[in-house]
Amino acid sequence: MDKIQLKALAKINLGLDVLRRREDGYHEVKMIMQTIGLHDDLEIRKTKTPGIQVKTNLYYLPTNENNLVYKAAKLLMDEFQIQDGVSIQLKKRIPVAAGMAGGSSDGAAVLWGINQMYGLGLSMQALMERGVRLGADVPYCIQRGTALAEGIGEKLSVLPPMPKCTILIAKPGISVSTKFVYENLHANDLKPEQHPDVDSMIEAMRQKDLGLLCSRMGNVLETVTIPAYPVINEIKRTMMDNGAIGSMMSGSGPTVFGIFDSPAAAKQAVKAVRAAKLAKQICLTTPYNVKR
Ligand SMILES: C[C@](O)(CO)[C@H](O)COP(=O)(O)OP(=O)(O)OC[C@H]1O[C@@H](n2ccc(N)nc2=O)[C@H](O)[C@@H]1O
Ligand SMILES: Nc1ncnc2c1ncn2[C@@H]1O[C@H](COP(=O)(O)OP(=O)(O)OP(=O)(O)O)[C@@H](O)[C@H]1O
Repeated sequence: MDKIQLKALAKINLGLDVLRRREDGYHEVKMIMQTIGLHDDLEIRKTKTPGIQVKTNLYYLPTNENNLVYKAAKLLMDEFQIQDGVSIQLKKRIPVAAGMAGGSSDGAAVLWGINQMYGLGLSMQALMERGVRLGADVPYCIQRGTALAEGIGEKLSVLPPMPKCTILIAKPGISVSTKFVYENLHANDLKPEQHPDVDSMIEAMRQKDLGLLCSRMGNVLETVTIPAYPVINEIKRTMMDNGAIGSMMSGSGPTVFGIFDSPAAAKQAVKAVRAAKLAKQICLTTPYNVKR
């Protein structure tokens, strides 16, 4: 196999709680992750010239070792002493620095792709163990689907698939650093009522009750990102005023998602969010469920 084409899917966090800050600065989390249809496109090709070449449609993204696709390719090529070169073409669609694991999913796709192309024979578990070295969200981006993520995000349990719905994604024209948000959370000083009830969300997922699930959604990182960027609340409000069953910030933000029970309802809300001029990137998508 000389080339492979891959889709790197984005995620949203339906629930995000932070339990405590660890000594090493990382945080112990309890999150409900959901893969969505929105994706980047990647193509990996073998080249005669050694080394890793990255090309992307976004001029401001790094194409050197700071790009997660580069890091992912290097990790496996070093370990398995792959002498060929590879060229990676990355077409970004997932908003950048948005709380949607765009870079992590690109890195996950490259780990998966190199494993296939070179017949390395690594299991999904073995890829996930390597993935966590690239970022806390990478193992989940390899597993995909609906999952409970614990530890720093790498301890994963499969959950029942999210009920059918339409998801509206809206990212305001600001970028948020994940590091900034975690550093400003002061996780060990949170009041009990600031923690979302992730267990009751899991119960709602088991009951396949979309309304109940939406009513229980919560993201503790909103306590940091929303005061810094109040536009997030305005987008949430616009979605709720225009038919969303639930609306929340994804990950560390600033992307807001809204859950709708029909494509028609979601399309109405798209018009309202556009008219309010609150978001730079807007798209409609659906949950992506993995057949297991
Ligand atoms: C906000 C989420 O996207 C929710 O899914 C993730 O928790 C972040 O995952 P990620 O971007 O893959 O995280 P990394 O690239 O490993 O780390 C980015 C920054 O977030 C902080 N970080 C990340 C994950 C975690 N459990 N605790 C943290 O404190 C790290 O200290 C680091 O400064
Ligand atoms: N393949 C990539 N795609 C996007 N950004 C990348 C990539 N590789 C490295 N980066 C760098 O990482 C930064 C954050 O990227 P990303 O879009 O993954 O953030 P995020 O959506 O906040 O991720 P998460 O939800 O995992 O916190 C960008 O500012 C960019 O410079």
